[in-house]
Amino acid sequence: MNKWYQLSASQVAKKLRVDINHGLSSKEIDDRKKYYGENALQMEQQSAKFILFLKQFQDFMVLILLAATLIAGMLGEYIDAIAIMLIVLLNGCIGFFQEFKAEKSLEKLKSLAAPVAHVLRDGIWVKIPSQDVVVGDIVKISRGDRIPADMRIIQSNTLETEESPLTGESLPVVKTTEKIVQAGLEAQDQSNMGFKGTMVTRGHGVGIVVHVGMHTEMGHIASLMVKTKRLITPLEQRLAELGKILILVALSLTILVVVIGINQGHPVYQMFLAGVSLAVAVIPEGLPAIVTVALSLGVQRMIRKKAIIRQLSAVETLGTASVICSDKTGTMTENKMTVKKLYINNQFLSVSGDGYDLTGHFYLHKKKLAHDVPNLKRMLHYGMVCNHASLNLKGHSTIIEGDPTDAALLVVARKLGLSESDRHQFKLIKEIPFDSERKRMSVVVEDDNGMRFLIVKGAPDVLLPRFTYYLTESGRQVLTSVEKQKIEHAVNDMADQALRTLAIGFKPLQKNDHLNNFQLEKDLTFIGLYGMIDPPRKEVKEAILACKQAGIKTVMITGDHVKTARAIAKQLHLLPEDGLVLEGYELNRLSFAELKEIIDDVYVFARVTPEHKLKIVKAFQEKGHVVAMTGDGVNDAPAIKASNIGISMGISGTDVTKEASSLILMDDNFATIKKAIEEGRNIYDNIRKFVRYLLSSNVGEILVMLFALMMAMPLPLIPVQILWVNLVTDGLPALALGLDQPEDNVMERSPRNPRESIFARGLGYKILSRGFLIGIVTLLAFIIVFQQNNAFLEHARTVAFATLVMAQLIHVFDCRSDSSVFSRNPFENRYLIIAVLSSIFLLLLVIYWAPLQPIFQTTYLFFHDWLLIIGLSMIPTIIFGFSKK
Ligand SMILES: Nc1ncnc2c1ncn2[C@@H]1O[C@H](COP(=O)(O)OP(=O)(O)OP(=O)(O)O)[C@@H](O)[C@H]1O
Ligand SMILES: [Ca+2]
Repeated sequence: MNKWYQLSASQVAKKLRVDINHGLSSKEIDDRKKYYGENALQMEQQSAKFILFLKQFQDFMVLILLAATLIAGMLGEYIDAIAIMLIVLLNGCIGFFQEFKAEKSLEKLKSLAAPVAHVLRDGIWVKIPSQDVVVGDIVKISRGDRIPADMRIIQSNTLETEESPLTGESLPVVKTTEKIVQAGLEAQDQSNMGFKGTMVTRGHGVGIVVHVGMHTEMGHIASLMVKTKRLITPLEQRLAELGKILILVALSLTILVVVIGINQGHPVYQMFLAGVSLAVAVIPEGLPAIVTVALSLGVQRMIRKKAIIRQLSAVETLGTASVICSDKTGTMTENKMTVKKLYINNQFLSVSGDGYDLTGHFYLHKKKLAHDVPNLKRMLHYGMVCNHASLNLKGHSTIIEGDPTDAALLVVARKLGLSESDRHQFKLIKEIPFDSERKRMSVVVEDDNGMRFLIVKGAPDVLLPRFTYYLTESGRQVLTSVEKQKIEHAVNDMADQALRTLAIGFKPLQKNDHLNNFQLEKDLTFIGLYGMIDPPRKEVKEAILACKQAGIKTVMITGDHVKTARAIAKQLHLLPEDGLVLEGYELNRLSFAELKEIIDDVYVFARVTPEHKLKIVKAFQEKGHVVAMTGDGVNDAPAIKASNIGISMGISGTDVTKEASSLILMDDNFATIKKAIEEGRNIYDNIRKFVRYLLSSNVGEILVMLFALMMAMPLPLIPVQILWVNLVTDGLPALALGLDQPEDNVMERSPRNPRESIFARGLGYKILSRGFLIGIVTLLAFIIVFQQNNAFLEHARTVAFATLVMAQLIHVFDCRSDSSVFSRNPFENRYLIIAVLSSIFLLLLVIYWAPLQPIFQTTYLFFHDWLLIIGLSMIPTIIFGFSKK
């Protein structure tokens, strides 16, 4: 049997029952998927729910508790043992529920960030998740793509791939379409095959999928690969370190309490259990889980705002961003190009019509053209031929496929009456594709008489030195420097009007001329200029202003002409009066030190190539900035990687830039960056909120026990009560704080210092001072009741227990803001209301439900008890709630 590479394209198509020009029909997809399997590499085993549940119990703190249960059981203290087991179990359930939710949302994230494939189905090119590609699919691949499945290449336009994931060889491999006779070739020698997971480094092409998923070459080695684990974010790491310190504190405190207690004649077993409970009180065991939940739910909110986080750590970094370097075209503008002006025969023509609408007219000096202008038809015709886009009519609107700049040229040609058949009048011999370094595109074509010629279009300032002739109404002339200046003037004129400019030219070739790139694109004949508008996106101006208020500078980086860039920057209010605009060639001249010197004053970088971006990122970073950087092309990947927050484009971005990025904009829109930053700041704020809540509660619990012991009083809370507060009633409000709405001023503060500790800006003081008061009021409640009713210790404990819980539940509202408790509407966060009500319910359950009373040693409380409880528990928030400190 022949291998796929030994068959011709049509043999492969026949064998796989697919029409090369029509693709598969959507009806057969499901069957094929069933038959050949999913196009996914099964490297990861989903962790089973049961394992996730068990994982909740491997925690250090939980192990201590289980040990305590065991000891209690052995000593015959069954009630204690049962109570602790109950609490541990409940805590495990809450933890499981949280983590399960977090994992679910992270999974969803993964599927959203998954690469897409460009396939022909039912005769139409569509984008589908790579995972849904099936055997027989006709797939288009181009520069920057990861190839979605193993395929037999049937069309290659200077197609080259880099197959190092497969072969370890990083030199590009040229891909051809002819069948190979030789048998037994290894993957790296099958030059007419494209392999899943390898990257297209040049050109574009089409292939027929022959293997998917685990049956691909990559699938064979995937089974050897290790599972990729989620990286711990820096914040989670710092919290883990904090946790270790707290364990030490817990152990010392426990020993202290136990020693004091035994000294004062408390029973050893009771002191042992009190020590364990206090240790649990000190360790904020809920914290890591809640951080994960807050991060993952925040990430979900971002998805709703069209921002996909690829690395969880970006959530944190987003809040620290101080500079956003953004592309212009497509990110700040709509990337909906319409040719509005033409420059031809030393004259400007204007063109009517909006967007990609195919109707429009040509005007000379405001008068509609009655007859053809010399060279116009030729120019627009060539613009169609040297072009890589296509137009599809859908009802009354035109859908474009490919580069919008190219599409605009097709549209303007249609307005002159040129048709699709005119476009294919010539035979395509060779194409040198457009890229951001070359800033031009060329094709070599042959007409019916066998005459060959070259058509070039690209950035005018790049092409101008390559023009030696130009077309006038009376034919071809030598382009003198005076004439060159006229063209330059015309370019500046259009660019000042925020038009994007493109020059077009040609060159006749001899049949035996070498088609070497370097030789080809010179001694060209200039035909004319296109000027097209690309309107700024509506939301962008406002987003730039909002960023500015948030202390974040927006910088435009574009491959476009400096004047066009400046004009758009002005429209967007991005460029202040004294702001600088730098061009690519100036960047080349400046040393790194010189660039650093001025970079804080630069707002626009124009005519840059992707290599410049890296220099720009580094310069900003050395100035102490945290840089967010966007990019869409393959060569943007290094700069994206080097930036603190790499941002790629969901629609126009290549797979390679997406892989390098930590944030994907689903809508390619600059305004989405602003929303992501806002959300990033909010998530960090929320983490601070529940850190404050949990730790201040813990401080209160320890202090009440410590003070009572030092005053030689009975313990105000019994161990299971402390455990209950810690593991059950604290958890829900903390979680709800993780879901809190942003404060009004999130985008009015300057970016947070990335090195700042989580306790910065007064949080540490707040935790201690509030915790202290919570401890004091709890102790007071205990003392007051105990004095009145000396004989009934359990009653005093129950009042203290209720006061502790209520003081925390009131304080939780104060945790929502760094300023006064009244700065926010307490009912805004409905999760918090639900959480507080649930915690109150759990408290009442323990107090009033008879079966639980012996376990928690609680007694019924009366109206006057509640008056005392409520009064005392409001004190901490009344004293501190008004102040900012
Ligand atoms: N399809 C194309 N064919 C030929 N030349 C093009 C094409 N697209 C753009 N150009 C020219 O190349 C220049 C640079 O384009 P490039 O795509 O690198 O940057 P950009 O899209 O203008 O800006 P940004 O970097 O903000 O996305 C354009 O100003 C235009 O003159
Ligand atoms: Ca705790």
